Amino acid sequence: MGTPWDQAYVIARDAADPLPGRTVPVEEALGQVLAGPVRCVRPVPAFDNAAMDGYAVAGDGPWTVRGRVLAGHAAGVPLSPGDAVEIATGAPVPDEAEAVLPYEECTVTAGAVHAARGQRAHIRRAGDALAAGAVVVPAGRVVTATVVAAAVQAGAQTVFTHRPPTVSLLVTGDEVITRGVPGPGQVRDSFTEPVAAVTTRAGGCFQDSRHLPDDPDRLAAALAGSRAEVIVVSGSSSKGAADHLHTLLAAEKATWLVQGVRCRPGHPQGLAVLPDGRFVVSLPGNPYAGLVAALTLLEPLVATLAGRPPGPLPTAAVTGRTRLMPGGVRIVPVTGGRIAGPGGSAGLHLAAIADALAVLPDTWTDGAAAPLLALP
Ligand SMILES: Nc1nc2c(c(=O)[nH]1)N[C@H]1C(S)=C(S)[C@@H](COP(=O)(O)OP(=O)(O)OC[C@H]3O[C@@H](n4cnc5c(N)ncnc54)[C@H](O)[C@@H]3O)O[C@H]1N2
Ligand code: MOO
Repeated sequence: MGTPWDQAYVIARDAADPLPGRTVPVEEALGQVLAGPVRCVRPVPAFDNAAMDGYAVAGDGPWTVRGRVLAGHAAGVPLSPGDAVEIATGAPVPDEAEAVLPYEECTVTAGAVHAARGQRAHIRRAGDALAAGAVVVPAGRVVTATVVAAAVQAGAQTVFTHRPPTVSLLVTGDEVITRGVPGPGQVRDSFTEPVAAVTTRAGGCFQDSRHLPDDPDRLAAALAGSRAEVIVVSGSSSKGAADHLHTLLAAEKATWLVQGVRCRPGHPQGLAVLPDGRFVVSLPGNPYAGLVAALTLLEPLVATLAGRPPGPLPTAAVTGRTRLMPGGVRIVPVTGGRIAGPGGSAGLHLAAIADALAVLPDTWTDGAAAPLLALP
């Protein structure tokens, strides 16, 4: 029963278009995806400058030293043939200078520089690295710290990025507490941190985590009131007397894109879209199963909305033994390519020390390659 795991992943990835682009200050764009290229506003470098500390010279030597130019200061006196200025790396070279002679190649006696001119001029000309108008970083790239640095170097104050999708988590369960040590029959919420981390990693904006009792009216009000583009609901995914999500989504005329996935654990997970376009990702309450579901449905959905649909998953050889799921996949924590243990659907301890989760089809044999999901 349910959608094959690899299809479910692709359905979530293809469920939406990236959110529209808008212009934001470059410093605020970290982690967002470029919806248009960053263009060079100001050539790089912006002015002719010295590539070495030494003397900028005009004509043939020996050269008479006429002054000194430091970085951040004007180029100073015009040079005639036979003139030099002492110059610092990054300082603007006088227009007439033909070369910068590094200190190491010069001897200075009585205010005159003596050196043999080498092949290299040691002058970085304006636009040598990048001309004004050139593409600094193409559309589709994630704005990393290096992208920010390259953009500001090229004079860009703003960038055009996809708006990051907003994600809100509704943690359901009378037995769930969000702080402190659980009392009898209680469990401590294990969803907020992984869901927030998966959202951020995929390029989304995690807004909040709200705890709700197993009350259909409270869940209905929270679903109706949420303005997030993606609402994640933990628990309430199954068929128990306190599991209200499916009934509520039917009443709201939501459309299921994925309703159950052929995997263990995590089979009761789902992805639905409300008539107004908001997505609902349903995570099974068992914490390891919920983590599997967050990586199966939430991450590809958020990544696509953010403008960075995931490519094929990496694969690696997986060794060890486990019980496979006939007609579906078994998803197990692996450490150094080895299955970390028998696992289960609740405990997170093996995932906590694993490198990744491996997705094992029912045809998998010890040592065969399998797709890997990165852990948050
Ligand atoms: N008749 C059936 N019963 C169940 C089925 C089924 O197919 N038929 N599937 C089982 C599987 S598999 C799973 S997984 C769970 C999913 O149940 P729910 O999503 O409705 O979740 P709950 O029943 O509320 O809780 C299950 C389990 O997880 C604990 N939990 C819940 N939320 C949290 C949280 N935020 N942090 C930590 N732990 C949490 C909860 O206390 C329960 O122990 O259904 C099976 N049943
Ligand atoms: O899908 Mo359940 O997730 O096996 O505990």
